[in-house]
Amino acid sequence: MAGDKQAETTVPVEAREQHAQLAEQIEEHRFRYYVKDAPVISDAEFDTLLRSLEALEDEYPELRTPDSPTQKVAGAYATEFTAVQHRERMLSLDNAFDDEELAAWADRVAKETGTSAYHFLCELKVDGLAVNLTYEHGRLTRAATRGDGRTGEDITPNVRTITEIPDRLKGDRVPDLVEIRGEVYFPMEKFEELNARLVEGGDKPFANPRNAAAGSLRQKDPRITATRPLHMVVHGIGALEGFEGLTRLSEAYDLLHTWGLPTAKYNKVVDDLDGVREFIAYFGEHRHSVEHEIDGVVVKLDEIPLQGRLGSTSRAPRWAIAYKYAPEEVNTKLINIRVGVGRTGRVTPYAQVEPVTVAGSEVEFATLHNQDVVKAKGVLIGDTVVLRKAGDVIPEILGPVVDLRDGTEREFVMPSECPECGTPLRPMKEGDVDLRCPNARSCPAQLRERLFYLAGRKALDIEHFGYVAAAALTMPLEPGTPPLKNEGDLFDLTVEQLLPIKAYVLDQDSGLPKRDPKTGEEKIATVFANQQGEPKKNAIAMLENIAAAKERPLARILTGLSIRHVGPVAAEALARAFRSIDRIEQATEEELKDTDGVGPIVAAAVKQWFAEDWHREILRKWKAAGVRMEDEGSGEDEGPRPLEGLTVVVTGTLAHHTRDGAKEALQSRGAKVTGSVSKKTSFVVVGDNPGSKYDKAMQLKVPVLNEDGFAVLLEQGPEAAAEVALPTGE
Ligand SMILES: NC(=O)c1ccc[n+]([C@@H]2O[C@H](COP(=O)([O-])OP(=O)(O)OC[C@H]3O[C@@H](n4cnc5c(N)ncnc54)[C@H](O)[C@@H]3O)[C@@H](O)[C@H]2O)c1
Ligand SMILES: [Zn+2]
Repeated sequence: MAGDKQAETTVPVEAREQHAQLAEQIEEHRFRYYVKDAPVISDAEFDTLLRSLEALEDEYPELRTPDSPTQKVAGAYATEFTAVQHRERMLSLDNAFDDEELAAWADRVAKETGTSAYHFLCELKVDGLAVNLTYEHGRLTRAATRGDGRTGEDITPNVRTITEIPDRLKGDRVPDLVEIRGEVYFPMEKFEELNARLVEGGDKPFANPRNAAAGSLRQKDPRITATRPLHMVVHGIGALEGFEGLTRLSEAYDLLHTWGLPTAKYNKVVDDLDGVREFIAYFGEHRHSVEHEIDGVVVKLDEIPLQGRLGSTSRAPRWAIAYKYAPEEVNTKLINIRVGVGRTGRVTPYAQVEPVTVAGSEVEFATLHNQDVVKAKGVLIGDTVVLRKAGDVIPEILGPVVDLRDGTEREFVMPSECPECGTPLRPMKEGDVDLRCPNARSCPAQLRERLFYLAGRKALDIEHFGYVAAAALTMPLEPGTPPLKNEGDLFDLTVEQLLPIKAYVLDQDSGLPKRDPKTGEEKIATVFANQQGEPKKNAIAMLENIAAAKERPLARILTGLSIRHVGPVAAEALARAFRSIDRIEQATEEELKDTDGVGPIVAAAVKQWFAEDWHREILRKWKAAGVRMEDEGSGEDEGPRPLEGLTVVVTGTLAHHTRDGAKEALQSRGAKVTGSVSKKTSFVVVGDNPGSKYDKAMQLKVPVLNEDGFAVLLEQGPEAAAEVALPTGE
C-alpha cells in the first residue's frame, strides 16, 4: 500500500489531468462509435488519441489502471438490447502501424514460443463490426455484438436476416457447442443507394459503410435489418465443446467452411515474416479488388496449441496482430459545392473541402457527379464530411457527420445557368440527369477545356500548352478580345498576339484562380512575356510545338476535335479505315457505322459534328494553316491501291494471318475492312469457326473467300478472287 502511495505521487498533476481528459474523450468517442454508430472523428484521429494515452502511460505506468481505455476491449452495449454473456471473451487486437512494429511482434512470438516450428496465418482485416454466433448442436441459438468483450447485445433476430449465415450447420460432425466470431460488413457499392433511401425517407444518412453495417445490424426492428444488404466473414472461434483435435486455425476454417459458414477467401498460411510482408504488400496494392473494405491485415499464429502458450492480455491476444494500412478516409469540412463545366458542356457539381492529406496527397476537391448524387449523399454545405480517396481514384465524399451539424449548414442548389457563360442549362436528351451548357461554340469554359484536351497527351501532345495557357488564350483579362474564339485560329497564333496577354492563373482541378499563399489574393500573370516585355522561353517553345503538331497523325487530330464519343480508340479506328479527314466527312452514316471499332453511336456523333458550320470552319482554317489531316501510311503502300473501293469482312481464325495482320494487308492495298456483313460487302474472308457472319454472307449472297481465296485477293486482285470465291447459297 505504501508503495502505491509512493508511485502515485511521482505522477505530475498535469499528466494526471491530461490522462483523465484523454480517457474521457476516448470513452465519449467509443460511445458514439459503438453505441450510436455515428462517430464524429475519423478512425485515424481516434487511433491518435488512443496512442497519446498509451504514450502517457508508458511514461507514467501508474496511470495504466485496469479501467484505463487502453486496457479494455472497446465498446459498450445499449439498453435497447438484452445483455448476453459471451462464453469466451471477445478480444480486440493489438496494432502495428509499420514494419518495425510488425517485426517487434514477430520477435516476441519467436521468443515466447521458444520454437521456430510455426506458421503465420494472414487474413484481411475486414472493416465492419464483430459478432459472436453461438451454435448448439448445429443450430444457431444466439447472436451477439462484442460489447465490452464479456457482455454483448443480443441481436439474434437481426442476424437471422443475413442470408449468408446458416441457421443450421451442415454435416454430421458438428460440435455440441461452438462460438463463431466474424465481421459483419456493408458492401461499399451499395452504400450510396442506402444513404439515398435514408435521405429520401427523412432519416439520417450514415457517414461510411462501417457505420452503416453497425447501424443496420443494431436495429431494434429486425425487419429493417432485413432490408439491408449485410454480409459476414468468419474470423475466429470462441468456446468449443464436444469437438477435439483442432491443431491449426487455417484447418479449422476449412472445417467451418464445410459446415456452411462464410469463411474468408483470401486467407494465406506463410512460413515466415517475409511471407507476411508479401501478403501485406499484395493487398496494399489490391485493396480495392476485394468485395469489402479492409483497413489492414491480421496476422495470427496458425498453431492453436502455441496460441494457448502465448495467451492474451486484458484486451488482445498475444498471438495475433493487426497491421493497419494507411487510412483512406478522413473527416474534413465541406466548404462549398461548386459547379464546373467540362469539355462537352457537362456541368458537374464538385465539393470544395478544407484541404486534407489522404493517402499521401493533399485533397481540396472531390467529385459529386451530378445534382442527384449530391442529394442522395445527404450532404449539406458546411457539413463535416467523410472524404475517401481509394488509391488513384478521384476523391469522393462518402457521407456527412450529421451529429456535428449546428444549423448553419445549407442545401446545395444546382444553378439553372452556365456559371461561365450564363446560358440556361438543359439536359442533352430528355430524361438525362446530367445538365449541359448548350453553348458549345462560345462558352469560354468549354473552349478552355477543349483546348486543354486538344493540347494534351492523348491528342496533339503540345508541350508547354497547359491549363494556364488554355485559359489565357481564351479568357484573358487583357486584351479585351481573346486570341482564340475557337480552335480554328490555333495554328495561326503569333508571338505578337501572346505578349500583351494578362490572365488569371487557373487551377486545373477546379477551374478557379490560384491564390497567392502569402496574400491570399488571386494570381494574375503576364502569361507569355517577361518583365521586359520579351517572350518567355515557354511561349516560344509552345509556338514551336504548335507548329510541329501540324504533322500529327490523323487519329490524334480527330481525338483533339472533341467529337462526342470519339476518344483515342474510336479515332484510331476511323483513321485506320478512312485515312483522311475529307473521307470521314464524306462517308455516309452507314459506312461509318460499319467500320470496325466504330458503331452507330460514334457514327451518329461524327455526322452531327460535321453538320455544324463552325466545326467545318475550324477544319478549313487548320488546312489553310498547313495541318496535315491525312495519313499516308508507310512508304510501300503509297504505290498502287489495287483493292481501293472494296469493302471486306474478315471472320473466323485464319491459319496464316492474325486478325489484325489480315486487316492491315487489306487496308494497305486500299480496301476498307468492316465488322458487319451487308449487301455492300465485296468479300467475306472466312477462317475456322466463322460464326454468324458467314451465314449472313450466304444469305446476302456475298462472295466468300477461304484462306486460299484470300491470298488470291491480295496477290491478284478482286477479279481473280471472284473466280475462286466459294459458291454462295442457292
Ligand atoms: N472514429 C471513432 O470515433 C472511433 C471510435 C472507436 C473506435 N474506432 C475505430 O475502431 C477500431 C478499434 O476497434 P477495435 O477495438 O475493435 O479494434 P480493431 O478494429 O483494431 O481490431 C479488432 C477487431 O478487428 C476485427 N477483425 C476484422 N477482421 C478480422 C480478422 N481477420 N481477424 C480477427 N479480427 C478481425 C474484429 O472485429 C476485432 O474485434 C479502430 O479502427 C478505431 O479507429 C473509431
Ligand atoms: Zn457555358
